Amino acid sequence: MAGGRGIVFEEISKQFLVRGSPLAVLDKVSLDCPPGSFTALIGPSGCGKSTLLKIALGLETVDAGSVRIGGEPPDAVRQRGEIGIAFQDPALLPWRSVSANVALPLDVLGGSRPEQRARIPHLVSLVGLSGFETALPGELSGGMRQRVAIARSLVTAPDVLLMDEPFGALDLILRRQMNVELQRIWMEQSPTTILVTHGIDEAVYLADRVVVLGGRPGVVKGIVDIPFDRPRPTTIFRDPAFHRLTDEVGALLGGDEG
Ligand SMILES: Nc1ncnc2c1ncn2[C@@H]1O[C@H](COP(=O)(O)OP(=O)(O)OP(=O)(O)O)[C@@H](O)[C@H]1O
Repeated sequence: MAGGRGIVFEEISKQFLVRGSPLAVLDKVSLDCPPGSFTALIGPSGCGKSTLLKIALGLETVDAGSVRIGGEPPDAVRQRGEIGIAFQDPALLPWRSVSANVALPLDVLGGSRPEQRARIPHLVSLVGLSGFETALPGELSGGMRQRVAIARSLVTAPDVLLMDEPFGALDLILRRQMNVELQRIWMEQSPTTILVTHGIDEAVYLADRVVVLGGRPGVVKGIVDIPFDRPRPTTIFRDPAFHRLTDEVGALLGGDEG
């Protein structure tokens, strides 16, 4: 199951053509995400974080370099439903119940195995939504909708989980609750995870290491290893060792992020 495949970015360079002029977005970005690891990607707006994630999904081409997931091109892995995806906009279908939204990737892929469908009640409970299986998205709060999106991203039991600011639209209290829940869910499934975030606390709390991207075009400015055992208690947010690490990430960001 999960945790079996790593993600390797090798010297990725990417530019876009913006109104006829080239815009260099990533410059020789290399990153090795070992199987079952949790990487947080942080950096100022526009440094190419989302672009790197789209490249890992096979949704964006590269000008130079390569990305491999367990040695394969990402397209093939994505098309088999082996990458879980959660973005800032939960993008639920309003006419489908919670359970039916969680099941969506299985319906899209077709030919899903019965044991995958059998996991849906467990996933709904894992994200704390037991009792809401038949509720429609319009009847849920923003945090609950985001939890449905997280459950949906896990329904294929993916080896790889790619998340782009999944809690960006939530207030700080809810966001912290979601961080705790994500840690619990991640510990159960341990997919190789990349989380794009603007939150230094969130990055240090959740990840094995925080990769700081910066510059235009974006390059890896530095990597901060996070040595804490899991599960990490929420009291860690007040721990001096935690603050030393957030300061280290902040210094690499050069005061660009908060
Ligand atoms: N399809 C596209 N066509 C042209 N330019 C693009 C395209 N996608 C992204 N860009 C540009 O590439 C740069 C990097 O964008 P990207 O979304 O990867 O940044 P980001 O680090 O994720 O930013 P943010 O933190 O604000 O989400 C930006 O200048 C953006 O305008």
